[in-house]
Amino acid sequence: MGFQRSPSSKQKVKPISKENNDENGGDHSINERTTSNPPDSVTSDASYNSWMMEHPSALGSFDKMMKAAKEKKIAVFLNYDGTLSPIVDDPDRVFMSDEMRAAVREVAKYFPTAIISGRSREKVMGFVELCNVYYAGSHGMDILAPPRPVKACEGKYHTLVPGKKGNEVLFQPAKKFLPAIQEIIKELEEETKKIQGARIEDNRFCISVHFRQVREEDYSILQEKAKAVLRNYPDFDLSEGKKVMEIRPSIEWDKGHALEYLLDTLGLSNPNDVLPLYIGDDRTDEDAFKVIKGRGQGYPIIVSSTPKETKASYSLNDPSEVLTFLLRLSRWRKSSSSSKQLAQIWGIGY
Ligand SMILES: O=P(O)(O)OC[C@H]1O[C@H](O[C@H]2O[C@H](CO)[C@@H](O)[C@H](O)[C@H]2O)[C@H](O)[C@@H](O)[C@@H]1O
Repeated sequence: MGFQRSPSSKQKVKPISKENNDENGGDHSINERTTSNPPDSVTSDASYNSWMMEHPSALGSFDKMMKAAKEKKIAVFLNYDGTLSPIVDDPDRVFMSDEMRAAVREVAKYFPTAIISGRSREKVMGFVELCNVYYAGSHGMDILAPPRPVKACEGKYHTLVPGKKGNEVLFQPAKKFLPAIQEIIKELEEETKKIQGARIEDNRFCISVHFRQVREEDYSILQEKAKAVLRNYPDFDLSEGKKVMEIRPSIEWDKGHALEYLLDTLGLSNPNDVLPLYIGDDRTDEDAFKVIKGRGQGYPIIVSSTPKETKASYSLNDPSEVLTFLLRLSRWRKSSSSSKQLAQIWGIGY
């Protein structure tokens, strides 16, 4: 049994234009909002305000959120790019600030914490450099987690590896696609080498085709080239992120499945008892927001400074607000019970 993605859940890629590919997934940037003509700015301020009513600030709602969490276990899931680090031009020069790293380390002392990213697991581990968090790379297709009883259908995707806290399990449901992924990367590099600024990123079980540094008039050429390469690889899907096209094996596995998998392996699958808190900024994070919504308990939080279609219940403006939120979260836990008690509850000894 595999994880074949149903055709209906495949995402369609619209032609790339500035409008559907800016930082905020197609909405006006904050600068456009503040510098546009009065009527436009009034309209967009009004739409921002009404969006904020539907997705209130997680900082403003913090006390209310934590009141509901008092008797529950919180598990924290964090996306990387655009959440723990700001979006920058060069995808290889994305660094997490020391302050952010310290805040995540502190949160992970009190709550089981995982980073879920579209990057390769190794790369995101290299950026985050923390050993008290779990990592899921390649949009959740590469998870390093504690071992758990394996369901028969999943057995073939597991590899037992020695870890710092004993054995850990690598869960990699897209392993069989690795040779094809390498072929696609080669073809994409060849086909796009003449497009100035285009960049192919190997994310191990998926591929990113970046166009942040491509001239706008070349966007559609790049998109056509990527689509043409993929015509020979029907088992792969193309979707859009922030000035990036993401190519993934078409299996039924995304960040939402990764969140469920991690909750399960951490013994936190009971929705009545556990509140998953997921902070993310991109379209692929919506799969995790959807899972949390489906559980009926938990906090899906979107990072966005402009209104956008989302399943998240709360919002944070940018990574600096994420930092403030994480600091408040660990401070809240520290003040509500002693760390020693919590370490005993979670069986963690940091
Ligand atoms: O799931 P994520 O951790 O959010 O990864 C999604 C993509 O993030 C990276 O690209 C984005 O950030 C870059 C650096 O700020 C930026 O240059 C790029 O335009 C953004 O799309 C990463 O490089 C991609 O591989 C991930 O798919």
